Amino acid sequence: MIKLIGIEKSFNPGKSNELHVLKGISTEVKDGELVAIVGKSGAGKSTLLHIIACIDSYDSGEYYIDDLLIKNMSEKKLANIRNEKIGIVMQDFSLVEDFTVLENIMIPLDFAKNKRPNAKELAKEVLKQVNMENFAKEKVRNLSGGEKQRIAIARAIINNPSLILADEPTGSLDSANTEAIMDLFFSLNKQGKTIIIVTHDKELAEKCHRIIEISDGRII
Ligand SMILES: Nc1ncnc2c1ncn2[C@@H]1O[C@H](COP(=O)(O)OP(=O)(O)OP(=O)(O)O)[C@@H](O)[C@H]1O
Repeated sequence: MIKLIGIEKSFNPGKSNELHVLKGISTEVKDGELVAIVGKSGAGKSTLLHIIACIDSYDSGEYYIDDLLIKNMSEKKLANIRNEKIGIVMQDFSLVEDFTVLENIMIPLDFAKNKRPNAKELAKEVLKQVNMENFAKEKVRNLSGGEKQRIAIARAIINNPSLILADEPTGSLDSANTEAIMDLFFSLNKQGKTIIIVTHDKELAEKCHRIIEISDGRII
């Protein structure tokens, strides 16, 4: 479960261009929930997701993952938490274009504390889950957007995280690919993963269990 209590975040604090982006965000997401975060451009959705992902810090409030307070932690500790508990999928895929599909998927395994002897087998297994088993040796740069997003999802789940976070994962995809990627998220959710998706797509948000709407840094 994740729990946010009164989360505040400003960029450029104390400067003339200070921007108070999150103004007291409090919510809980239970294990196994599928939640959409929606709101206008600039509302603070990505900022909130980055805090949940332990990529960005917050100024005040409290953020817990499974009763662990994520506050004032070293970058090393945060990296470990990300690696063990969280899978992240971005709109622009964030893949290494010159690496093969298999090499991309195996990147998180290199950072994992417990090295797996069967890394390649595991990567192939995960590729199967996203219906991309025939693309293992292909360079990522040769793939379509929909295929790249499948690979990004495969990379996000290879360490078997309980929490999957996605920032506009279908933002650059056509409607057929959007549906396929969403089906993949629904199936991961049915397997028990907690999933939080930032999206502009109303139709997609309505298929989630719950919608959190952010407006001007607050949940409405
Ligand atoms: N690193 C940063 N430094 C300064 N300002 C930032 C930074 N990151 C985001 N902002 C600003 O904070 C505000 C909220 O940004 P955020 O990306 O969270 O919005 P969003 O709701 O995700 O918008 P969008 O839907 O357009 O992606 C915006 O005005 C943005 O310009």
